[in-house]
Amino acid sequence: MTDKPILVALDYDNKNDALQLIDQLDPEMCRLKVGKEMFTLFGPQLVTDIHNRGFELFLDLKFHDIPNTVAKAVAAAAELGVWMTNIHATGGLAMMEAAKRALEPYGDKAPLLIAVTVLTSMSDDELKLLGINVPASEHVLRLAALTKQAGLDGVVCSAQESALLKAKFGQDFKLITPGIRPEGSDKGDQHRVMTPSQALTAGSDYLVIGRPITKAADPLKALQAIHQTIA
Ligand SMILES: O=C(O)c1cc(=O)[nH]c(=O)n1[C@@H]1O[C@H](COP(=O)(O)O)[C@@H](O)[C@H]1O
Repeated sequence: MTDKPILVALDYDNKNDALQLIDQLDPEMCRLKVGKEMFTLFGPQLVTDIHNRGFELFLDLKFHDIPNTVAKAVAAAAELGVWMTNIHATGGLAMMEAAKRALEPYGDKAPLLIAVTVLTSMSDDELKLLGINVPASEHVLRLAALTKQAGLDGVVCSAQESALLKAKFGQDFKLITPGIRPEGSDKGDQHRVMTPSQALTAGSDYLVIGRPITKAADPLKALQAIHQTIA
């Protein structure tokens, strides 16, 4: 199992609430994820605040634009010193290659660069509405192959695809899986879900977990309980 597989998704509209949770957490137990809501509200200062507390950070801004724009955005993420960042695989091969090239000057200080395949909130029926008439797993496989070809470090997918992707692309190709729901917890807007232990058994390297922790009456207890199920 990957060292520290849990990535806590900090989806808060209030910085103090987020910092209050962070201050109860141990950087030895988890890494943190900041996404579009918090980065739009609080900007790079939040990244600095989190780094100053000793946590590694996944900056989840899912860039999707022309190659030049995405390359510059990814380099800006690298300047912030984040541990991982992501782009959309549907931006295409040239976009992903440009993003990868933009990180070359950062050497071993470059963040891990990950491509989102099919969002975990999407079902096969929703894909059909986009004109994609294959099961989600097949589309994920296609986009993951393109991601591998572009030389990225791995993909965001659902844990339901982890076994397939690990078998196909090998141990070094990292699988980051949101849509993680401990037994009995509310799915919310997620469709392709798995429990933490099922996800790790299936081959996920990192588990992105938000509401099951952040919306729990006692978030620290919820994180510890999840940790115990995978220890
Ligand atoms: O890139 C992501 O992190 C991501 C990709 C994806 O396909 N699905 C997905 O839910 N996410 C993120 O993972 C987190 C999941 O949060 P919860 O559903 O609250 O556990 C959110 O911050 C999403 O933005």
